[in-house]
Amino acid sequence: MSCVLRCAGIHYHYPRRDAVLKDVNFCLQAGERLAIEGTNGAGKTTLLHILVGLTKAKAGYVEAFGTRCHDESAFQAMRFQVGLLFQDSDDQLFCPTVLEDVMFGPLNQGKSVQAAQQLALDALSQLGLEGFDSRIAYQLSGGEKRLVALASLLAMQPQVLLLDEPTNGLDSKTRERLIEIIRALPQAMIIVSHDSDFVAAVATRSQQLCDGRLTSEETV
Ligand SMILES: Nc1ncnc2c1ncn2[C@@H]1O[C@H](COP(=O)(O)OP(=O)(O)OP(=O)(O)O)[C@@H](O)[C@H]1O
Repeated sequence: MSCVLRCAGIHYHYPRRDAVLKDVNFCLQAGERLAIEGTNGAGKTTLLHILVGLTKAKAGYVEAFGTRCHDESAFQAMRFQVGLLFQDSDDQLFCPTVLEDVMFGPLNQGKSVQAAQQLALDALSQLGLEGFDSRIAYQLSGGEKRLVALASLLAMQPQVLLLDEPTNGLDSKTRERLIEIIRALPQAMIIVSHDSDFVAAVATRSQQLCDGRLTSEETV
């Protein structure tokens, strides 16, 4: 079985806290959309941060595209191909304008200004955000920030998407559009969401994070 993203034996506890992740194992295959569900505080966001190296597991390992991410430089390289949508969009958007925010990733990948701008405009257009490029990022509504944050990931054309509560703050029409967009995307993805109808509409399989472990697989 070939995994685009895999983790094995992941264990984590915050300082002076009981373990939140005890033995997490999974394999995400190309084209899959895996939903990870669980109660508040189950450790879903913590797991996503471990998968991209923002938090270092106490034990276990992460493998991306068959390569073990053993240090920060390996995680830095994988983050060009594995894009994380943060639970809070304000953690993702830090440039003055929307265009600068969405261009930041492609520029960081070494694209020319012209190419980065085109990728950014294409990603904004894909999400129905034409005309948002010169908007001031911090003045956007919560739902608009959510979509701009997603555009900033898509502009990098990653192979894997990790989406932490992607429907937060979206109105029903925008949420429906997001469902269509996600279903049409070719990337493998992990979706963390409490929106069960959204999960049912987009996920190809689902697992529960419970007591620090992922339950056995269940197809949506
Ligand atoms: N920096 C931190 N220091 C200490 N404890 C933390 C820290 N960050 C998170 N936690 C705790 O770790 C647990 C897991 O948090 P996490 O955000 O991963 O849960 P979650 O499953 O994403 O929750 P939710 O569904 O509410 O977003 C929670 O009990 C949380 O309070």
